[in-house]
Amino acid sequence: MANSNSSPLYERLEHKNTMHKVMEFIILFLLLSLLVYRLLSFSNHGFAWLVAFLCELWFTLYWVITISSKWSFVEYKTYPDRLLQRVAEHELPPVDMFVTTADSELEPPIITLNTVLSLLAVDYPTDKLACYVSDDGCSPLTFYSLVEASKFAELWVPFCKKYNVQVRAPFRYFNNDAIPSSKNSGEFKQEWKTMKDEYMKLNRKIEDAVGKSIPFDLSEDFSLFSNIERNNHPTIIKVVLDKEEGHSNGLPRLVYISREKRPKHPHHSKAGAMNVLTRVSGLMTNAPLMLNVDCDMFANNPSVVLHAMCILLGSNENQNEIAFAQFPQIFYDGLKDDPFGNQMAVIWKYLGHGIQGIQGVFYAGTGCFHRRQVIYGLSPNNGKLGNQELLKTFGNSKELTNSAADALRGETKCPSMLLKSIEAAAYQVASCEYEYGTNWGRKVGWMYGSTTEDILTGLSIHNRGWKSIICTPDQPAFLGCTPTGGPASMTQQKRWATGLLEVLLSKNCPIFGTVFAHLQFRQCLAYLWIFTWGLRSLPETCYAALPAYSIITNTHIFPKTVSTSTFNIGGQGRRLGPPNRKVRQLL
Ligand SMILES: O=c1ccn([C@@H]2O[C@H](COP(=O)(O)OP(=O)(O)O[C@H]3O[C@H](CO)[C@@H](O)[C@H](O)[C@H]3O)[C@@H](O)[C@H]2O)c(=O)[nH]1
Ligand SMILES: [Mn+2]
Repeated sequence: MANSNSSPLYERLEHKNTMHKVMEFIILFLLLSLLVYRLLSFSNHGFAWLVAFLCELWFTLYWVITISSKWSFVEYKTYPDRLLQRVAEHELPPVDMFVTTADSELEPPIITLNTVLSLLAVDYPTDKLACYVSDDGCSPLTFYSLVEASKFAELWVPFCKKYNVQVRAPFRYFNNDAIPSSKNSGEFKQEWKTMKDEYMKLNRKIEDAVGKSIPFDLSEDFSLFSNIERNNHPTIIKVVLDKEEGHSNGLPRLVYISREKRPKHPHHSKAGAMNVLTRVSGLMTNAPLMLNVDCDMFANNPSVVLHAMCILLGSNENQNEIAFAQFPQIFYDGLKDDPFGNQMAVIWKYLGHGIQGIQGVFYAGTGCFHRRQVIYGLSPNNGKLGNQELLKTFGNSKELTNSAADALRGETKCPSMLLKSIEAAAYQVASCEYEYGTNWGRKVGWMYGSTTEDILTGLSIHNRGWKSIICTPDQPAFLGCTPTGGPASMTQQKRWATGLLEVLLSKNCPIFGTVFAHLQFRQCLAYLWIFTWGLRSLPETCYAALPAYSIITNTHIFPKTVSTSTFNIGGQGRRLGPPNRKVRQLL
């Protein structure tokens, strides 16, 4: 048996997919033949023929980019057991976990708190974990839910660990009324029932609080939320669970942050929130690794951090080139056969693993572990920043520049959260004026300039020459919700399409990344594939409209042979146009 100390923490499996490739080339050949045929018979046809040619030219180019992006299919298999045998618990690196929420009506706090609970309960040393929740809605309800969740966590986390519960978001775990049959000891049954009752109580408390204007005692903490407007309020930072206070009972730290917002200052949506989380966590825990999830995406696999560590600690020579480990976005309760394509199965399964053989998967905004150094603008084999440069880059907080310098040097000093100076500095870096004159959103942190800040941030990382890895454990790492069709789906897709086009038509266009930076050519093609995703609708709509146009204008866009069999009724069998007089009589 192989010694697990020398066995790699992950394996890179290359798939040849020969049959797929043959099929893809046959399709390419057919597309090219069609283009040649169109060109050769151009002189005999008019406008419809030209439009058909242009659409097919686009489809062919798109197909070439698709083949290139899917070509080098690579899969990574991770071995958390080996990691635990090789690295002592106290040597594992700390991880800061970020959860973003923005609207307590659209994103119900019960969902957010389930995500937080699932993260607090992951299998990883709790003193190495800190969870930061950003609330862009500045909602007392969200804060209240977190406080209540932190009390429930004191029961829930030990229960999950004791019985090795696999799904640690209680709303999913208790989805089914039946007690899991595999563990039916009397003690387990008893504790399961207690836990379910406690969760139901928590649920009811949150439900009772929803819709009440002032649902809480105006105790000191909640009074901060009185008389504030969502888009016009000072920063609120509250440490909900902390080691030093002695009531955390072996739980990770938990911090609530609602950054300052003022109508005259741009807030940069999620990217702005992520940058505030990065800075505040930099002051409080400064973990070298950062996980971020949307509030509606819970950890579905308790070993998720260990899986990510296998990739990021790695054992291969090039592990230092890996900037982030991305887990696929998978959604629960989807429609059967996914008729609207919400699960994005093609993107994740084929494209995601395909570009893995180039520079690596795109950053998808959620379910991703980043190295703090990379987010701080480091390039592989980068030089060091001077003090002046640090100030210009990270802003005027001395505490933050010091902690950023530590992070860039690869040192992790974990300051105590309760220090008053740190609290003051945290308020400073969360203020809406802090970023002026700094590189936040331009060279460091989450990038500004697109509503799809995720893909833009990932691109800026790949531009610097970093690689990334898609990690797909058998039990999906994260599960989220997604609109299942209808207007909500369309609004979301319109936002994505707009955001992607914003990047394509800006100075961040990946073509510049290939010419002037370190983005590999085929990785650039893969980015073009995704950035032109919204544009695809134009040729597709035109092409779909062409048969109707041909019928109306009595032209045709397909070879004559098709019409012979279809329209022989009139005896002419010449073209695919409106039925002639004889046919009309017959009809
Ligand atoms: O001003 C804002 C707006 C949004 N969010 C949060 O950002 C996340 C994503 O926003 P959402 O409106 O849910 O967008 P989706 O289209 O569902 O999200 C996908 O697309 C986004 C943009 O590409 C990515 O950031 C997400 O990670 C990805 O899941 C959610 O947690 C929000 O709470 C904020 O924190 N502040
Ligand atoms: Mn969402």
